[in-house]
Amino acid sequence: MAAPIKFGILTVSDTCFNGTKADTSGPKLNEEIKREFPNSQVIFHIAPDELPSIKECLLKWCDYHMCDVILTTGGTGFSPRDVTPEATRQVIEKEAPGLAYAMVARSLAITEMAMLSRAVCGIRKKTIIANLPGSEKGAAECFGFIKNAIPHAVNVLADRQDLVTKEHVTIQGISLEKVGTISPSKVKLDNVAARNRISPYPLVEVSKATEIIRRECSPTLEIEVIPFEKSANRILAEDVLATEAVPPFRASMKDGYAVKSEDGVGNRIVREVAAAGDMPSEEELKAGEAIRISTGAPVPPGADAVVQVEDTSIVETSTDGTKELSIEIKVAPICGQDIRDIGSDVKVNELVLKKYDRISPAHVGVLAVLGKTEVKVYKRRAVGVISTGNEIKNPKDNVGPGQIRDCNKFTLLNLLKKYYYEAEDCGMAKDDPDSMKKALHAAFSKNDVVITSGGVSMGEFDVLKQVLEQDFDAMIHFARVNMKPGKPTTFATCSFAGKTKVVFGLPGNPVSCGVTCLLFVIPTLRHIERSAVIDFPIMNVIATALENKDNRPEYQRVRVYQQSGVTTLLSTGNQTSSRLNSLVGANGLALVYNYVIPKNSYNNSRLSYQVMLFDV
Ligand SMILES: Nc1nc2c(c(=O)[nH]1)N[C@H]1C(S)=C(S)[C@@H](COP(=O)(O)OP(=O)(O)OC[C@H]3O[C@@H](n4cnc5c(N)ncnc54)[C@H](O)[C@@H]3O)O[C@H]1N2
Ligand code: MOO
Ligand SMILES: [Mg+2]
Repeated sequence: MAAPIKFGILTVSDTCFNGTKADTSGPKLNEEIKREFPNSQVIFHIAPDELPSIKECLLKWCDYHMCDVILTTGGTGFSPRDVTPEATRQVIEKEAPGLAYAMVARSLAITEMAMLSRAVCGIRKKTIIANLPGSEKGAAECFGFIKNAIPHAVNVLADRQDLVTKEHVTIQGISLEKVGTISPSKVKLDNVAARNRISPYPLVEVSKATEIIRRECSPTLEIEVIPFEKSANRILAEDVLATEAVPPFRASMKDGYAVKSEDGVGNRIVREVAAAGDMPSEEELKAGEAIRISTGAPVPPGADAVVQVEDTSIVETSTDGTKELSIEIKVAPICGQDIRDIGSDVKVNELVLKKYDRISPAHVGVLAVLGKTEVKVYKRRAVGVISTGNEIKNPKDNVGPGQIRDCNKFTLLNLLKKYYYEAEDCGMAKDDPDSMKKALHAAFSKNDVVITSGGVSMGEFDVLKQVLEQDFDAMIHFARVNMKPGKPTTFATCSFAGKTKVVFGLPGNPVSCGVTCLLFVIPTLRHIERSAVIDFPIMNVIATALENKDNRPEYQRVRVYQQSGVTTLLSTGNQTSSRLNSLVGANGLALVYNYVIPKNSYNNSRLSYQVMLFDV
C-alpha cells in the first residue's frame, strides 16, 4: 500500500449531468491517475454547469473528504454557461497560476485554441484544485503537463517535512547522505535533559518501509529435505513431477459390471469378480459377458464401460441362489462410461506441485499418492519474541500497582503461529539498557529474526534503538512510519556472531503491535522463506465513511462481510491503539485517510476503501 494521493475528479457538463452524453473525460482522467499514481484513491462526481453545484462539490471535497487534488474537467471555455473557473475562484484561498500557465503554455504547442482556456488553479486548505479542459484529449494532456509537480505539491501542503526535504535535495542535486537525515540517538539515561525533543528519524511511508525491509531481507538460499508427512505449510524448493500415472490402471468408478458397450442392453453371463486391490485380469472380456466389479478395481481388458448395479437386474442364480450366473443390463452403456483411464487424474511427467508453493494438506496427499516420501523445502529463519517494559508482568504472576500483564508476546506468538511460523518466547526486558542488551544478546544467540514490542517511541526509557546502535552496532533503517497505529515501528539489522540479524521493534501499544506484525513481519517472513504469496490480499470495499481525525493514514480494524450479495464492512469500534478488542473479530485493515465526519450532519457518505484481508 504505497503513499497515496487522494484525488477528486469533477466532471462539469450539463449534458453529462442530464445523461444525454456519456462522460468520457472523467474516466480518462481516472485511467491516467491510476497509471501515474497506482495507489491513489479517486472519488468522482458529475455536476451541471451551475456555479452553486460546482462550488458545493469543491467545498465538500476540500473540507470533508480532504482530497489532496481536485481535477475539474469542463466549463473552462467562453460559452455563456462555462463557470467552472468562477466557482473555483470562490473556493480557493490562494491561486496557483503556475499550474494554469504550464497547461496553457504546453497546450499552445498542440493547438492555438489553448489561448481560449480560462482555467483557474489554486489551493484551499490542503487541497489543490486544477481546472482542466472538458475534452477527453485536452483533459488527459493537461493532466500530463502538471502531474510531475503533484506529489511534491501534496507533500508541501501536508507538511511532510522529510519527503519535502528529500525532493529539495534531489532538485538541488545534493546527496541525501550529506544532509544527514538519520542521526542516531546517543543520549544516555543519566542526561535526560539532553534527549532528543524531535525524533531524529525521518517519517517514512508504509510503502517505503516495506521497500526497505524487502531490500534488507534476502530470500533464503538454504534448502532442506524433510519427510513428506511433515511438510505441510512449508515452501517447496522444487517442482514436483509425477513419476507415475494416476490411476496406474483403468479403474472402475462404480460398483457394478464391466461390459462391452457394443453389446447394448440385455442379458450377460457373469464371468468373475474384480474387487479393488485385485491384480488386473489378463483375460479379455468376450461379447455377452460381464465381470462383477467394485469401485476402484481394475477394469479387465476388452471391457469399455461399467454399468452401475442399480441399472441391472438378476436373471439367473446358482441352484443354491447365492451366485449370479447372468444379469440383465437395463440401460445401454456408453463407451468409456464410469471408467477412469490410466493417467486421467495425473499424467506421467505432469507438473503437480510448483516450486515456491506453500504445501497445503492436499499437496501432502498428492505427494503420498505419487510415492514421493521426501521433499525439498526452503529452510526457515528462527524467530524470537521479546516483550519490553518495567510495567509488564507475565500473566501468571501477581500484578502490582502500576503494572500490567504482558499481552503482546502472546498475540505475536500466536499470530505468527496462525501464519505457520513457530517463534521462540525470548522473555522480557526491562526499560534499561543492560536488561535490553542481555535480552537481545540471548535472542540473537538462537534466532535470526527478533521481534520486540515496546520501548521504541520518544520516552526517556525507550532504549531499544540506543542499545541496538551502541551495543550491537546495528543499522536502524527506519524508526518512524507514517501510519496509525504503528508510528514508532523500528526496523534494524546487525551482525551477530558472523550472521545478519533482523530486528522488528514494534510499538508497545497492543493494537499497534498486532497491526504492524500483520503489515510488516508476516510478509517479511514469507519473503525470506521464498513464498510465492507474500502479501495479504487487498480488495476495494465501498462502505459508510469511516472517521480518521489523524493526519496519518490509519489502518482501521474492520469486519468485511456480504450483505445481499454486496461486500461491505463494519468498524470494530473504538480504534484507539491500546484497545486490543478492536482486533478481535476483525478480518480486514481498511486504509482510511484523514476524514472528519461533518458535525451535526448525518454520516451518509459512502467511500471506497482498500482493505487488507487477513484472518486472526
Ligand atoms: N512523545 C511521544 N510519545 C509517544 C509517541 C510520539 O510520537 N511522541 N508515539 C506514541 C505512539 S504512536 C505509540 S504507538 C507509543 C509506542 O510506544 P513504545 O513502543 O515506546 O511502547 P511503550 O511506551 O513501552 O508502551 C506503550 C503502551 O503499551 C503498553 N505495553 C507495552 N508493552 C506491552 C505488552 N507487552 N503488553 C501489553 N501492553 C504493553 C504500555 O504499558 C504502554 O501503555 O508511544 C506513544 N508515545
Ligand atoms: O502509532 Mo501508535 O501505534 O498510534 O498507537
Ligand atoms: Mg514508550
